[in-house]
Amino acid sequence: MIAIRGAITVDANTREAILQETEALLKEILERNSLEREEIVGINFTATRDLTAAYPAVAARSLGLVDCSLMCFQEMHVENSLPMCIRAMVLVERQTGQKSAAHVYMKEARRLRPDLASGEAGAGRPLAVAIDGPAGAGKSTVAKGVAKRLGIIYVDTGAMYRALALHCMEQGVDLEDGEALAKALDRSGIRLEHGSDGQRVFLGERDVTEEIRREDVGNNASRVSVHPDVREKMVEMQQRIAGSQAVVMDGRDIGTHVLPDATLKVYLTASSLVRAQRRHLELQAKGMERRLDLLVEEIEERDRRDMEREHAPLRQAEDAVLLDASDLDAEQVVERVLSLLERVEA
Ligand SMILES: Nc1ncnc2c1ncn2[C@@H]1O[C@H](COP(=O)(O)OP(=O)(O)O)[C@@H](O)[C@H]1O
Ligand SMILES: Nc1ccn([C@H]2C[C@H](O)[C@@H](COP(=O)(O)OP(=O)(O)O)O2)c(=O)n1
Repeated sequence: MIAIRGAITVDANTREAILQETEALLKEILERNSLEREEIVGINFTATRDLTAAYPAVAARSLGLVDCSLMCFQEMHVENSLPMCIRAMVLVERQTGQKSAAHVYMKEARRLRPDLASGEAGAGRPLAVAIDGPAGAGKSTVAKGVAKRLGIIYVDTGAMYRALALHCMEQGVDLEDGEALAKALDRSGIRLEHGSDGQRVFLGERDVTEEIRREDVGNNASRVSVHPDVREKMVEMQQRIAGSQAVVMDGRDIGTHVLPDATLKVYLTASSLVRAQRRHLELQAKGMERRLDLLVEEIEERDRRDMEREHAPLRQAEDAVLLDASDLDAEQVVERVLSLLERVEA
């Protein structure tokens, strides 16, 4: 069982305002924690004594939360405390541990927990830059550049899914069987090492940093990454890495799931043609010719799979900055990210 906290303020003591803001708060809690409605056991709401026009629980029922138990209380009144505030504690049947809970504080209630409110550089929390986006947008190039300029480590989460794909391909594990893949992940010994030459990826004692870059491994990484059991374990490993040190992390779900409280979130994209052209050049440099139109098709197929999967699909986090790099070179994108970071840290 985990308990997820949230709070939001209301502009007026009216039924409409209370229900509207409660609904916004609950939607954000559901979204940020990827909650299925059936997982919720109960929700306790409190409202400050100045809110009397409606029960917040009504908003939960209208969101389809019909099976869980709901209670509304009046918040204990403390002198000079935040007025017009609705608080919620959502009890969830999950074995993922309390640390996996993403608490949500919105509007004026962000002041209650500046260490948790998304978008604010968390007090005492290591710096975290999250870069998400589709294949070939330039995430790893830019993340590496930013990490180098900041003197912190770069964590390529795609490499972890690639390493799992390689391990399973070699061990003959069925790539459609989520349970078998999760077991294989436990046995795989996937490990990241961060040295002066960047990230190196290991399966046990074997360094697979170069091998996982193969095209077939990349496509199979996209296939293994659709399974929730696999993602849950990967996210835990990634959160552990970012919990103790400053990171630039790139992937598909960093801003939305892995680091919901990242200091800065960037959603980096470029048109599928530009991304295919980059891939074309990359392959040419390795002496391999591929038809551009086929590369466009492959990239669009991968986008579809990453964006349409049920669990933690690729999408822009609400508080992420959209950066379209179609007409920017890599150095320009690094500069943009650094200046965005300066702004959020100011
Ligand atoms: N802004 C950019 N302009 C031109 N080429 C870029 C840019 N960013 C990355 N590249 C090149 O595009 C290719 C794919 O970039 P990469 O960082 O591997 O993308 P991703 O990690 O998003 O899949 C690489 O060959 C890289 O050198
Ligand atoms: N955080 C992540 C990182 C990668 N994945 C999946 C989706 C991608 O298709 C594969 C491979 O990721 P990777 O970033 O190495 O792929 P590209 O370099 O962008 O081609 O893994 C993911 O689901 N979540």
